[in-house]
Amino acid sequence: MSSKKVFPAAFGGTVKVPGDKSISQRVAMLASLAEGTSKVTGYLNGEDARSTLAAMEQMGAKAEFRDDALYITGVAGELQQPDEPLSMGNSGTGTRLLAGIVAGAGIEASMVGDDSLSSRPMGRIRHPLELMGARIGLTGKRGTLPMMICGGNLKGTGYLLPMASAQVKSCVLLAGLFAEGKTTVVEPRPTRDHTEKLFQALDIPIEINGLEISIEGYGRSGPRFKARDFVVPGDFSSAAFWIVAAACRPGAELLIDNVGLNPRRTALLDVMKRMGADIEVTVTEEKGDPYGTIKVRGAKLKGTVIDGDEIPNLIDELPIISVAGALAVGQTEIRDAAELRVKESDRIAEMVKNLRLFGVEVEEKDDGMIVTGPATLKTPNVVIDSHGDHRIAMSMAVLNSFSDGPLTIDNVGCVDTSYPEFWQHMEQLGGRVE
Ligand SMILES: O=C(O)C1=C[C@@H](OP(=O)(O)O)[C@@H](O)[C@H](O)C1
Ligand SMILES: C=C(OP(=O)(O)O)C(=O)O
Repeated sequence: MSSKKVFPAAFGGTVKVPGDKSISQRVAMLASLAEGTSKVTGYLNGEDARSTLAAMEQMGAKAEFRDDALYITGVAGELQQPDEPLSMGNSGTGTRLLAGIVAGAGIEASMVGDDSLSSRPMGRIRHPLELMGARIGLTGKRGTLPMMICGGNLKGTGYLLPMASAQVKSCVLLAGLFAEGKTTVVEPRPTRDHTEKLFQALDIPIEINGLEISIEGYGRSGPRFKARDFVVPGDFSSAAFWIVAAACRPGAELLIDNVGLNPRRTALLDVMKRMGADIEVTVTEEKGDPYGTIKVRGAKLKGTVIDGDEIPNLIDELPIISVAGALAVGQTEIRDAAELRVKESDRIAEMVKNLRLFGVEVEEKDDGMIVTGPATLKTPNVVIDSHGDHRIAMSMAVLNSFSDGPLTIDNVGCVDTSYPEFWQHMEQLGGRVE
């Protein structure tokens, strides 16, 4: 098991984070379904994006990395049945979105994952896919992987999402590509819309009316759309660690280059501004999924409330936001975020436990937590375990930069799922890592 020792440090300078994980995986799936070859620049070289791409190759797509770009040649709507189970590693996004495609494609496939992924709920995609006519077997203990999918001949449906989840929304829309007739999903709150934006870029017939999204299916012969070139911007969720690290330190200055700025992903910036940080955003590309630069100047922050519609638009940033809460003056309250309990780990329980080890006052709630700051952080004399959750590992590394001694974090291999360059970037920005 790999570990890292991180030391207190002030971070500053310029950083370019690796490609967006959500967009990379969607591009891998859609380029693999297209007719022709797509050139993809900025594809994330992380484990989640690699396992999704490998699964598409198992079903007939061809992928090649050449001259800093990824070239994907698609199957023109006709996926091949894989000989082996699709090995989805740690990726909830890969598993849930691909389940929609496999169910639509009329092939049989099984999906397996690592221990963390094998504990995450999959009933949430089984239900709508079965309504559309697929058969889904979940042979794990409680509606979990391994999953067996037997699809084909899907019928369009109307589906009211029981939770705000871009993964479930995208799963249904991707299955809807192959269905007879129209598929409509209605979201309880707006979630990231990368799937919709990519459908639009590929001229796939999609209609968006507020929280209601419809797609006219291509039917059992499978979707027909042409390959195109894609540019994947840097991952805002990876940038979030440096944004918080700089925002919480008065005098710190940090610039993040070429990072995704989709408004359904960047609610952290609103939170940081409300807490008192000085943040300047420059959009350099507005079309499709926008991107640009973010400049952060640190300040003494004050607590805030984060709940309601804001939650899905910063869901993966909540562990690092709880770190900001520990450093800010007063209470930071996170509510309506029960979904955090079914991520790569129970992120509420893990962050509450870890913050308390550093002497932070924090109250656990079913759907979030209340953190009272500012804490004088004391590095505990214990090793912290990430429990296989990349966002917990990176949040703890940033938290310890504000503390008083070195911290060892165990089980940090998971960081490679989304941000393999994280430790190197930490050193580049002034940190010390052993
Ligand atoms: O659609 C996506 O790419 C994602 C959606 C979110 O999950 P949920 O849909 O489960 O909220 C998020 O937490 C995950 O990291 C990526
Ligand atoms: C929850 C996450 O990813 P996924 O659901 O794709 O495993 C994440 O990256 O924080």
